[in-house]
Amino acid sequence: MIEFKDVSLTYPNGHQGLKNVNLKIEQGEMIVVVGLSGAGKSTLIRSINQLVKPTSGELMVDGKNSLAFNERDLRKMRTDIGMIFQSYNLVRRMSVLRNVLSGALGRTSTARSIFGLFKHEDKQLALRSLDRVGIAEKAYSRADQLSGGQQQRVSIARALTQKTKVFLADEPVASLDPPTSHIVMKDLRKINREDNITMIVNLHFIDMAMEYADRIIGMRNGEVVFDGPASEVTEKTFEDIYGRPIKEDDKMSEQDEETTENETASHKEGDSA
Ligand SMILES: Nc1ncnc2c1ncn2[C@@H]1O[C@H](COP(=O)(O)OP(=O)(O)OP(=O)(O)O)[C@@H](O)[C@H]1O
Repeated sequence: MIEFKDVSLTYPNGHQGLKNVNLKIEQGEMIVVVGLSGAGKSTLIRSINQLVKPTSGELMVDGKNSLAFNERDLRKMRTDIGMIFQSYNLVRRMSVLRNVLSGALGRTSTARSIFGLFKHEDKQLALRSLDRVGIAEKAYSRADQLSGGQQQRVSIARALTQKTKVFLADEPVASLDPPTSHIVMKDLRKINREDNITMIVNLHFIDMAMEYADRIIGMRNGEVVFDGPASEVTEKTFEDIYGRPIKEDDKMSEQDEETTENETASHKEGDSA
């Protein structure tokens, strides 16, 4: 279980990224965090594995205050938390399989990892993970030869190979077109259901949030301003969270097909550059 107890985070420039956040997150929950740009969604997600460190309060992970962890405890905690980023964070020149296997580094000795000598069971797990996200046939391709959606699925397979209890996904579909975004979100939800992995996902689009979340956390100016079951959320809830009326841009289904196709095309060009 993860619990925020009165957690605040002030950035070095004095900006308050989180203000007195109180949250309890049970193992296996599927949570989507929403809010306008700058509301503090990334700060909230990243504070869980201390990519950014809260400056006050307690952040309990399995009953221990992670803010008091030393480097060793922190490293151990991070092996239980998989990160999925908007930009995939793959090693582009390496094979897909090698990227996925990097999820097993936390339990591989330095000597073995230098020579890429991963255990047979880890290789099997990596291949199985690629199969679960539907891209087993890409195992031996170079990562940068894959489309954006495929690269994101490699990063999900990497987190699966890490054998984590929690996935933190920071805008995982922000660079993807609508159909590909749905494939990625369906993969995350399937893994959540099948493996009881806690998913905490930042999303921009309110229709995606309502479709895939069990619980929605709404943020504004560093504060949690809504926390409840997705089944109870309406457009009015989002208007309250955002503090303004809902616009077309807030829904993925309303996105201009032409724009998203162009974005995908330029994204692919960027990938192969
Ligand atoms: N390293 C930093 N130093 C100072 N301020 C920061 C830093 N990182 C983020 N902030 C500020 O903290 C606030 C919350 O940022 P955060 O990235 O968490 O928002 P967000 O809701 O994820 O936004 P977006 O949807 O645009 O990614 C913003 O006002 C941002 O400018």
